[in-house]
Amino acid sequence: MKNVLVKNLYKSYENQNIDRNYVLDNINFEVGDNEFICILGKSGCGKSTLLNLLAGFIKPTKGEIYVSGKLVQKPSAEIGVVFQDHALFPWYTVTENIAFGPKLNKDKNADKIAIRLIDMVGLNGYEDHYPSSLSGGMQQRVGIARALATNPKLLLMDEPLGALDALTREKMRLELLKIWEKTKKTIIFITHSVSEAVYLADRVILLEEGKVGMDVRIEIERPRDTKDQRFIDYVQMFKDRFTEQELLEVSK
Ligand SMILES: Nc1ncnc2c1ncn2[C@@H]1O[C@H](COP(=O)(O)OP(=O)(O)OP(=O)(O)O)[C@@H](O)[C@H]1O
Repeated sequence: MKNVLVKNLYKSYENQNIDRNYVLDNINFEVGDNEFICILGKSGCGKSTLLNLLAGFIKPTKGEIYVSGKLVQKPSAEIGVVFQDHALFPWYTVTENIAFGPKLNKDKNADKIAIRLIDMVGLNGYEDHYPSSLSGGMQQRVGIARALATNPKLLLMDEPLGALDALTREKMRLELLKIWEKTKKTIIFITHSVSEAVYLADRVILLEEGKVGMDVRIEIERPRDTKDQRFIDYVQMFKDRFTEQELLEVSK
């Protein structure tokens, strides 16, 4: 089943300072139910713009986005978003942060949902902690649990692991795959790391100067071994699309 449809999508900003007409220039792709998609690209190629459009935070210049058959026109509880900087409420505990969305929806089971998600993301024992007393990795788990709490059909993630140290980042990749397998959500995950994209995704969509440069299915079973020759070949195939200077950014 198709979950996301992006059709003839264009975006330009009033004060954009780039030498192309559109920040996003005729983007087309579909995402199936339960698919894990990584959007890969160098800085400035339009990744965050695409995510903001998918989330309904901004409007396209031309074209349409459908999620579960519905035209995206504004943010909705059906689309969960996880940001790099967590955007947690500092004055709320872990439980209160996660229960916030369901409570807003007047869901009587809000606390039960929070307890179940705390268990799923492995934060048992931290229910009453405030975000400031948690590590970056733990805060990101809260961010993921909070985005899942309203049971969205689509989970959007904007460089969610970008602010973590290398070791925590690797651990969180594994955790994220486990959460995805348990919840069977459709995920669109933005990254500028080639190896992260090849490690996580069913399909990698490479954005180049506001266009879809490549749309490639990663045919390696999980868990993936970064030393597997097939893994190395996929990584090389994407890296070949970047200049020496750009490689410094996408190799992280
Ligand atoms: N609100 C805005 N007004 C004007 N120009 C913008 C605005 N938002 C983004 N842009 C421009 O659009 C282009 C794409 O930006 P975007 O943030 O989508 O790229 P990105 O691939 O996410 O980059 P990064 O990885 O650095 O975050 C950039 O040239 C940026 O300067």
